[in-house]
Amino acid sequence: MEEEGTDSRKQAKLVIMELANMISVPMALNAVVRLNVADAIWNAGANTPISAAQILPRILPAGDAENLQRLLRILTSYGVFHEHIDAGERKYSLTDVGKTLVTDEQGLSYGAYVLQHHQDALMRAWPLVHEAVVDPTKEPFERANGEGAYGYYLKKEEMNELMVKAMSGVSVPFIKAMLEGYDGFQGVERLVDVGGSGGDCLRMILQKHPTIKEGINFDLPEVVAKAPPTPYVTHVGGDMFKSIPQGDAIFMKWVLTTWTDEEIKQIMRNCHKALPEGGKLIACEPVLPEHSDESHRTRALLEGDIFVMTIYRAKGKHRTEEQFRLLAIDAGFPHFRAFNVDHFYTVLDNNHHTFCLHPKLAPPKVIACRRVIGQSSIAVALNQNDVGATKDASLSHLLRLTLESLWFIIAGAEEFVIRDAIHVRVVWS
Ligand SMILES: C[S@@+](CC[C@H](N)C(=O)[O-])C[C@H]1O[C@@H](n2cnc3c(N)ncnc32)[C@H](O)[C@@H]1O
Repeated sequence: MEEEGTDSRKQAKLVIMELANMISVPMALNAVVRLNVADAIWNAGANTPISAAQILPRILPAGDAENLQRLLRILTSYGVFHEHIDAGERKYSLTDVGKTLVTDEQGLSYGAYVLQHHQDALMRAWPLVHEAVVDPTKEPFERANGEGAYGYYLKKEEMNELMVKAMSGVSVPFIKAMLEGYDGFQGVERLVDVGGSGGDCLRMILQKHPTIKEGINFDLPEVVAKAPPTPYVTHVGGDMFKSIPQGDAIFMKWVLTTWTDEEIKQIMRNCHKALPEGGKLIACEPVLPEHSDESHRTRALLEGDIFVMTIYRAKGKHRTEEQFRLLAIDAGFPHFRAFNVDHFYTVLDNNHHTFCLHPKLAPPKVIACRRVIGQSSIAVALNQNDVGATKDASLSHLLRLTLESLWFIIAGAEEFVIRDAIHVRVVWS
């Protein structure tokens, strides 16, 4: 062991103190959300810096300004507020992070998500995280509360409402960004949103794509019972583990992650049954990077992974793109593409047609093909913006990265059919 007096040893002791006291950060965040501090600063006048003593009367009839300032200082250190020291007085404005807590014209913000994560029932589970290692058959939430999280929420109206509000607060800005960067809804006329909560995602997708004639918002009966009426959307209650309403595409956001591999396969197989030939499953999920670094993205995703393990399923998890690809292939979706339209969620586009080509696109032309060394398969590059999958998904990925054009890998085929009409003869190069 190094001498106590060395710089690296002093630094190490600081870091462990920081980690041991880290709970102060989310709890301070929870406190300022409960106290509506972000709205108070914003509404005081275009984010002009104000002191804790000036914020206090805007949020409470009476209270302790010094303690409020203590919360603002720690959260300044974590990038939620800017601190401005003016003639010895500390004043605070919102950073871009702090602005995510300001309530918008629809009554939404990330505040509900913060509150949802720190409710009593969830907090009771956290001291039991180690139990997920000892025995993963039961998640810490269930050990602490006697039943699984979704069942528990449904029995408590205020938890159910907060969950729906928290989902809307996070999902509405995500869907806005997704609709700018992903256009996989072309040709869809009936879209089913599985685990669609209050129906926000579907409402926004339908607004952007008026060619979708009908939306089905599918969730647990208790959840859809609270969903507001939405034009062209039918709310349907049910259980995705039993069956899923039919559509020519299925959308789901933040649904697969909370379940085990076997449960995901079951959900995906039920999606497969509900889709016609050529139908598509579009899943938006947090996707883990391969490397464990110190970036905000990696941390947000790894923290979410532990949240899922603690609250939903001890073997529910955030997965890598490769893990999702293999689950999709197993469930009958051999064609898998990932689109990074957001820093937290990735759009996973799964298709079970032999090839996923839009009818309006020009017929594909084989521009190259070759035998893949060591594989009983061939690789075919087409002039279309699409990619196929293979049992050896990493190979497909490799080809995708190394070649300008996108490739299909076809196990043992010499001839294949695209959209049932165009036969492309594959020749060995
Ligand atoms: C994390 S939330 C995501 C909500 C919404 N898709 C979003 O991103 O805003 C997961 C959703 O799955 C729903 N859910 C859980 N179990 C379900 C089941 N067995 N069948 C259908 N929906 C279910 C929950 O009620 C909840 O609305």
